[in-house]
Amino acid sequence: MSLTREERKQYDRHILLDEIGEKGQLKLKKARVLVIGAGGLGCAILQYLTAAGIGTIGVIDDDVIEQSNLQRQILYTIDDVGKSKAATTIKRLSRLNPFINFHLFQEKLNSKNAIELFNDYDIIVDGSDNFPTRYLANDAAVITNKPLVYGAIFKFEGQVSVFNYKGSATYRCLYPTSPDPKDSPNCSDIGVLGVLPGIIGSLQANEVIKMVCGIGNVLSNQLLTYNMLTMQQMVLTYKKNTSIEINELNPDYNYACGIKVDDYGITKNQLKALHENYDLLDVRELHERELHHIGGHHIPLSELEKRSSEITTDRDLVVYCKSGIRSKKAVQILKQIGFKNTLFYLNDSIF
Ligand SMILES: Nc1ncnc2c1ncn2[C@@H]1O[C@H](COP(=O)(O)OP(=O)(O)OP(=O)(O)O)[C@@H](O)[C@H]1O
Repeated sequence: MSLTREERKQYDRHILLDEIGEKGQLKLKKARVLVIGAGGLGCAILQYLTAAGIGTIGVIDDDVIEQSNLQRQILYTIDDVGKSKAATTIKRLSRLNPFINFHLFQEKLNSKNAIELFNDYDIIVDGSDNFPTRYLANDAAVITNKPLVYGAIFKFEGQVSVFNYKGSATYRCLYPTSPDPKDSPNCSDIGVLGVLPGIIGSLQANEVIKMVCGIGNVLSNQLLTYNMLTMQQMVLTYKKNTSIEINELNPDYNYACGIKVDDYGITKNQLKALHENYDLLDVRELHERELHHIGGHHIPLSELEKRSSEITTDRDLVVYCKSGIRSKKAVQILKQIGFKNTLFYLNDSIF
């Protein structure tokens, strides 16, 4: 394998670097990298890996673009709302760099597909936003013996690390158990500074480039934390826990992380199956409802207890919010108050 004339032109500023040169650029061309998630982190990771000339890039994400993603998911435009993230990413990035071979996976990474997928790549990069996927990616990376580049963001703070690099510590060494789901809200419930995933995702791409070219120090056994408000960075060291053994995947990472999909959580599709034989309750804030709603009565979660008498239904009640967290809480509150009708909450996005 060699670089074509056009590729040499495209990557000239890399080739000029003694640390990369034509040899390093060829390594980048030969590299195969899988990116989980094409959201906030994924957009930055994918943009820089594509620009850097990673020869084969897999993108796995089953989600569609929402207008509220545009504040940070910079590969997308307003015309893309409703379209597949993974497919749109690849379409856009093929224009940035026509020399890349993209693999499209419009599905969720899960216990059934992870091992086969990971086997086909050299490095895995996690741009997902949830604990079940992080533990799944970690375990699959250990089983398939691939380095995993981790990134996570929360409001104004981010973290980066590289797991399982030449036998280094893994996510389970750093975080042996997942937090209680009620203590780990996501961006759609608490917000996130738009620039943050751009920075953390770029740092993740940087780790990939270093590993492929064999330059610099890889962030293995180290966790970099970044605070956007104070601009303080720290690099914390952690050790491999040799007592942790990972030999097979857990069949249900949601359950393992305490996310119990009980009878009362339903999806948008299951809602359709109720054939409108229910009343709806929206527990989001007024400004969210004004932007978009799917009907029903409106009581923000914070006012639910004192205004519960407004809910006079004796039909089934389906409660909804943005992502299922507030509506789940609302169902618990209504049960405690003594509501006897069947209560459901919508556990996926209403958009
Ligand atoms: N198991 C998984 N397999 C594939 N993609 C995943 C998986 N888990 C999460 N993702 C994807 O990772 C991305 C994370 O993006 P981000 O953190 O910006 O959140 P979002 O879901 O796009 O936005 P918001 O939380 O504001 O609605 C999403 O596109 C999501 O679909």
